[in-house]
Formats: sequence, C-alpha cells, structure tokens
Amino acid sequence: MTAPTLELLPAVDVRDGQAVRLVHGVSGSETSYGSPLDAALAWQRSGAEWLHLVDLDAAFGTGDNRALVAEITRAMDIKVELSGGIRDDATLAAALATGCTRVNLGTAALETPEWAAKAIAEHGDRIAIGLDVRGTTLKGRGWTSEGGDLYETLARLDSEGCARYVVTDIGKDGTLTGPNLELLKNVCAATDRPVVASGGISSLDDLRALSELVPLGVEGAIVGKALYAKAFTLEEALKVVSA
Ligand SMILES: O=C(O)c1ccccc1NCC(=O)[C@H](O)[C@H](O)COP(=O)(O)O
Repeated sequence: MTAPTLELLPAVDVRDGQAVRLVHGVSGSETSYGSPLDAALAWQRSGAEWLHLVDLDAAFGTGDNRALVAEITRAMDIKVELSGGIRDDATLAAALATGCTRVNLGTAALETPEWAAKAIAEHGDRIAIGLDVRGTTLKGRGWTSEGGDLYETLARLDSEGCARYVVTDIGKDGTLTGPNLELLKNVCAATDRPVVASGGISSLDDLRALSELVPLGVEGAIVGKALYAKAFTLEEALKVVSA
C-alpha cells in the first residue's frame, strides 16, 4: 500500500465579490486578485483536487457572498471545503446544499458549542472545525474575538466526535513566513483526528516540511498567498507533495 501524501487545498477567500488575501486575517488588509470564480477554475485546471473557499464577509459580519460562493462551488468538479460565517441551522443548511464536500465551523464551535456538537453528530465527516489560534488562544468572529484555550476545546470536540480540524496560526496567515510546524505537531499529539494546516506557507520547502508531518496526522495544507504571489505554481506544489 502506498503511503498517504499531503492533500493540497488552494484557497479562494472572497470579500465584496473579489478574490482577496488578508494579512493576519485583518479586515482592511486585503490585496485583490480579481474574479474568485476565475481563480477557482484556474486551480482546478492546474490539477487541484480540493478548493478551500472562504466567505470573508460572512466571517467578519460585513455582509456575505453566499450566492457567489454557491455558484463557484457548483461550477467545480473537485472537492470544496467551505468556510466563513457558518453559525446556525440556516447557514449550515445553505452551505451543505451547495454540494460542497465539507464545511468549516469556527466561531460556532466556540460560541454555541451545543449547536456545533449537534452539527457534528448529524453531519459527521462533512463538518470540520477551524481552530484559529494566537499562541494557544482560540479566536472567533473573523478572528476578532477570544474563544478559550486550544487544547481544552480540542479535547471537548474530540469527545463530541469531530472528524477533522483545520488549524490556522493567525500570526502566520497571509504573511509568507512559513507554517507553524510546532503548533501542528502539538495539535497532532493532542488528537488522533486528521489535521489540515493553514496559514503562512511560502515555499516548496514548507510543503516538504509539512509532508514530513503526514505520519503524525497532518492530512492536508491550505495554500493561499504563496500561489497568488507566484512563489511557486500549483503544478510544482502538487509534484512536490506527490513525490
Ligand atoms: O477561514 C475563515 O473562516 C477565515 C475567517 C477570517 C479570516 C480568514 C479566514 N480564512 C483564511 C484562510 O483560510 C486562508 O485562505 C488560509 O489560511 C491561507 O493562508 P495563506 O497561505 O497564509 O495565505
């Protein structure tokens, strides 16, 4: 049997109808990269098997891009992970109805834990929990509110049957300074669930370093800024992780 390889999830973050990248997830720090549908289709053409699609307005509470995000998801032949502002029955039902493969819950897991536990129980593998951290403190509401201790929350979510975590070091996100490998190792040591790494990837060497964490539980990596800044191409990245 061949060893599992790191899954790559190119990111399309949508703000006000545009594909953007933020620095440290801070509202107002965005650089625009044009049509999010064009970006998503470009990643698909380049061989992506996954798309990580974020509605930043829904995450920040500055409106939403739900219709556009649904249109993009329906246009994809590849798996889509949807994130941003999914916090109640209506937004969860709408997100799942797009046909996405899974959704990320972030704020909801911190502010309405009973509701998040119910979503996990009902939808299993279609729910991932986004753990967005500074140090070991979780953040919600588009990374603006405090949400408790990472490891206490992880233990609670494990006991509720959470299938997978998407772990973002906010201090790294959008900075091209490399992923927080220590954080990822620590999270993998604290849970037996797969972990998707997010934030800070800057080079093919970063992808090689993350690939070495696959045996520890890192299943995938979200790549945003590095692709838009052309630090490497998605084709090069896919080649590195499949080697
Ligand atoms: O995912 C969210 O819900 C979210 C909410 C608020 C701010 C940012 C959010 N996501 C950002 C991402 O998922 C990035 O696309 C990803 O971390 C890639 O980061 P990078 O490779 O450093 O550009």
